[in-house]
Amino acid sequence: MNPGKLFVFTGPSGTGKGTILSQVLACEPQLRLSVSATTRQPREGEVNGVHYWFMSQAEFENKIEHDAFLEHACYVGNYYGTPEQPVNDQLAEGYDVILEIEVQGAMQIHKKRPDAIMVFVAPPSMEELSNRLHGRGTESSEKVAARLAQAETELSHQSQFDYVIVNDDLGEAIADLRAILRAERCRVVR
Ligand SMILES: Nc1nc2c(ncn2[C@@H]2O[C@H](COP(=O)(O)OP(=O)(O)O)[C@@H](O)[C@H]2O)c(=O)[nH]1
Ligand SMILES: Nc1ncnc2c1ncn2[C@@H]1O[C@H](COP(=O)(O)OP(=O)(O)O)[C@@H](O)[C@H]1O
Repeated sequence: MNPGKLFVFTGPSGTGKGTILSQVLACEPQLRLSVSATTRQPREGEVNGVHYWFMSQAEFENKIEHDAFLEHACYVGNYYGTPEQPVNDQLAEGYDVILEIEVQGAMQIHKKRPDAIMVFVAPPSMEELSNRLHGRGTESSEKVAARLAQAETELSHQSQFDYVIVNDDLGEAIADLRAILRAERCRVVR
């Protein structure tokens, strides 16, 4: 059996990564989402082991010491990281795996796994990004401001990615990601 392909899906907080992915995952049975670990507090409705593995800072740092993460980063005051073993297991089983992560982690993957396919999701404008983050209502105004500041830095990295999807019309963005998956599955490895 051929191993699956590794996809990295990055973009500023509030740009629509989760919204796009939930719809794409529902119609792509060969694609698996990696469940990240984080030290941030769970939001209402978030389930441990489904949305994230929620853990304390001490637990997270212990896992860093034991080299349990494929990548990890500090983002707006919290740790986020990709547990390595489940990703390797699913790839070996032939599934494609997608990591929904921020830019610092994406760059670590690019170095460590140069064959990973790098996809960046950009908002149509900073104004629309701000509207989406405020509209989602999951963070305080202060935290939204910190995420928007981080977004400026993240947007400056988009030229380092293989693909950029502008999430203006949601249906188009979903079709774009599915087209990328489809094309990459047909790519000839030389
Ligand atoms: N480096 C890294 N970033 C992650 C990981 N999991 C999630 N993130 C990113 O961390 C940022 C904050 O995530 P979160 O607090 O859930 O906010 P949201 O993505 O805007 O809903 C987002 O850009 C996520 O894509 C991970 O395992 N590693
Ligand atoms: N194309 C779109 N047009 C308008 N609103 C969108 C679009 N895509 C996502 N949203 C909304 O923007 C907010 C942030 O989306 P989300 O998927 O949580 O972003 P991310 O996972 O990148 O942080 C959500 O309220 C979502 O419903």
